Amino acid sequence: MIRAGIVGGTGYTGVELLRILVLHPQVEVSVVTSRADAGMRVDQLYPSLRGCCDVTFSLPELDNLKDCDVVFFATPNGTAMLMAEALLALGVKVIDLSADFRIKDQQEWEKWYGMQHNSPDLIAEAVYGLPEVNREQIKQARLIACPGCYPTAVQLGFLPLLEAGAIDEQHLIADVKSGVSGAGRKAEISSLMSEAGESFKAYAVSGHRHLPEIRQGLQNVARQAVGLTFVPHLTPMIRGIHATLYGRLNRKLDLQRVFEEKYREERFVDVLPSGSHADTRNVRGSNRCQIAVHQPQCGDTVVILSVIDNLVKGASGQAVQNMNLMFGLPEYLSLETVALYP
Ligand SMILES: NC(=O)C1=CN([C@@H]2O[C@H](COP(=O)(O)OP(=O)(O)OC[C@H]3O[C@@H](n4cnc5c(N)ncnc54)[C@H](OP(=O)(O)O)[C@@H]3O)[C@@H](O)[C@H]2O)C=CC1
Ligand SMILES: CC(=O)N[C@@H](CCC(=O)OP(=O)(O)O)C(=O)O
Repeated sequence: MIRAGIVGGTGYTGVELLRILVLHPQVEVSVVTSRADAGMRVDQLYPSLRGCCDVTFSLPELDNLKDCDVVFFATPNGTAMLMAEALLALGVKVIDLSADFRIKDQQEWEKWYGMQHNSPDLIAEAVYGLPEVNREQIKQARLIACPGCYPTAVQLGFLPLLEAGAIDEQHLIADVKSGVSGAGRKAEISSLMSEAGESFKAYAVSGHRHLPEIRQGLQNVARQAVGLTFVPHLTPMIRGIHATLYGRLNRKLDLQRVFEEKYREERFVDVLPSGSHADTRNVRGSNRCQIAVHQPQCGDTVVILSVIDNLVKGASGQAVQNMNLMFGLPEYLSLETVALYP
């Protein structure tokens, strides 16, 4: 059995990791940390886990984590980079759900995240954990930087067309909506029902920290600089990301076929039939990304609709997908859940 530790087990991605890992046939969740709730049983805070998680929250200290085979960091940015090196030195694999190791350019990371990087030597080693792009490197990795939720939905939507060289890579537009769980479980006025409910707004139009991450991923595939306008929005739903992506086609091609061929072998990317409209509720609770491709009025603009559950394919499900690959297990173990409906 793989002994797994979760640092930050009380947050939304932490409890989502628990939901997936307690049913994983090859994993024993041995350590779950919380500073605020250390000493409390996990199933006391989350009664949904009664009968399947006999663990008490402990403090996020090296001594508590050193016997794990893998440690997931479901913590705010700037936390994993403080402990990753010591864990790796002990032979513990690290899967970081935060942004600490996602961006290869250290200065760019420091600019967007507003802090100094504490572990710059590990940035180059970290493998960006988008299995549909980096599967082979993930299998060999000790340290995984899981993609952000917005970046997962946007990259999976644009990749087939960039790979095919079929769109003007200088003028990509990503108009993306997120549910409020994307902001985490911590108390914040903007996440209150009376603030976020019955309302809909864009934010960070002048620049969101996922912009450099998405650009880096798209550039790696396009093999040249890309121009991207990314506008995130907050919608009054709990889970879900809906990305509406726009690009200018540079030639005629069978779009549906390009997407179907690209993702034919991918268990967690589902290209919907031509003419479909992707809907976040059809991926809620599942590790799937569903994609629909449109070419309105047969013009030269392609519109791609890409939906995920931000807490599953956008975070914890993708993290477990990475773990399965790192440990040589079938990629889909414990991830074959069908979406909750309605
Ligand atoms: N929510 C989402 O949809 C997504 C989130 N992510 C990323 O995943 C990470 C976790 O997000 P989320 O679950 O939403 O966050 P939450 O705010 O819901 O939870 C954060 C968790 O981290 C713990 N924590 C906070 N500070 C520290 C610290 N300094 N050291 C150790 N533990 C700490 C908290 O517990 P305690 O304070 O008790 O220790 C808590 O358990 C973030 O980096 C986020 O950006 C990525 C993709 C999607
Ligand atoms: C709705 C909402 O607030 N979403 C978050 C992003 C989600 C996320 O977790 O981003 P990282 O993993 O990169 O930190 C935000 O815009 O800050």
